[in-house]
Amino acid sequence: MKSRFSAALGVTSKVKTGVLLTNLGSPEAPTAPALRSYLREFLSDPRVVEIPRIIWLIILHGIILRVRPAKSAKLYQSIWTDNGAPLIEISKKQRDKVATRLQAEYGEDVVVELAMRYGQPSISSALQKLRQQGVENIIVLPLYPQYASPTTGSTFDAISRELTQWRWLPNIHFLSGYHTNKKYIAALANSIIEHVEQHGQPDKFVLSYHGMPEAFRQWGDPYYDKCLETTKLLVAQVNKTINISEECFLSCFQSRFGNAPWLQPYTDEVLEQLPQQGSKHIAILSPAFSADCLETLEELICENKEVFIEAGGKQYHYIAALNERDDHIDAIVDVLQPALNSACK
Ligand SMILES: C=CC1=C(C)c2cc3[nH]c(cc4nc(cc5[nH]c(cc1n2)c(C)c5CCC(=O)O)C(CCC(=O)O)=C4C)c(C)c3C=C
Ligand SMILES: [Fe+2]
Ligand SMILES: [Fe+2]
Repeated sequence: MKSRFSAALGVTSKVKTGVLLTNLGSPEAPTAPALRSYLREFLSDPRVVEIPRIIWLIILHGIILRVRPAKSAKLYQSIWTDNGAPLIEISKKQRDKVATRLQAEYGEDVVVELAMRYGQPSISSALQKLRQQGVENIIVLPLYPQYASPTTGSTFDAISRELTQWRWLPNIHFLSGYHTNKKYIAALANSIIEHVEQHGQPDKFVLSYHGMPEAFRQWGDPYYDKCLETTKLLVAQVNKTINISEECFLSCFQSRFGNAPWLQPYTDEVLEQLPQQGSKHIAILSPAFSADCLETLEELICENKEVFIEAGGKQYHYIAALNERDDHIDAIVDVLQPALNSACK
């Protein structure tokens, strides 16, 4: 039977539920012009930078967009692959694997699309693709495990903005985070345990979450607390398999931007201090990133390694983001399942 949407649009598909996976997005190319356009969109988002609009726009257009694109383009060049930006490439693999799993379980009634908050594929184009397929339900899952206003909140804004253009709205289910999901925690723990089996146990596991201005936390953003909750559950989960004391896990925050205080402790400062405190062998991972990106492949693997080694560190290992690991796909499917079950019943 055709859905009301497919009938109205004159399409023949029987598809009824669309899953929209989203992430942050990357520039189109590792060049200064592409970076300028990407950073303009990103840093103009009032959820990302919350300083008085007029002052910020003067700083952004007068200083940042003149200086930062060339600097960031160099960083992107160092991680760019033949297939483009790693974040986009990995996100496509995640989308394909999730689609295969959901179609095996729910049949052709479920389709999966991918969108990026900034850049391509855009949220607007992905939602329109879902509409053309006649979906009656849309489940949106931003792939940020820990809710934050600049990421998840901003994705909600972009979805809502596109939908203001639609006359006939589908049912929308927006999933705003999954930082305690058992399968997500299990997948992170598996990645740590596999690392220990291959490389031995480090003195410390450094859990480096993406940072944000400290003021956001004071104004009520729950991201910081959610990160620490993920750490707590992860430590408990790892300890079901290998006995590692809680003190061996440190949570910290990376990617500071601008001069205002950000969430602390800062990853680079932690790495600078660890060797002096006797921890010369560490493994670092970033539980807030569902896919490897500039912030892990360049900042954690290159920049921060240098900081640690220059401070006297000896062994620095990066544990990859969950990317398209099967247990990560299990977690994503698990997060989607309640919404899918109610949409597809
Ligand atoms: C300026 C403020 C920023 C806030 C607040 C912020 C929060 C935030 N970001 C992520 C995830 C990612 N950020 C990435 C890159 C990136 N982030 C900022 C700034 C803020 N982020 C900038 C300027 C950049 C661009 C890179 C650069 O020029 O240095 C990425 C990587 C994208 C990629 O293409 O690989 C991710 C992912 C989270 C989770 C978060 C808040 C919790
Ligand atoms: Fe960021
Ligand atoms: Fe960075």
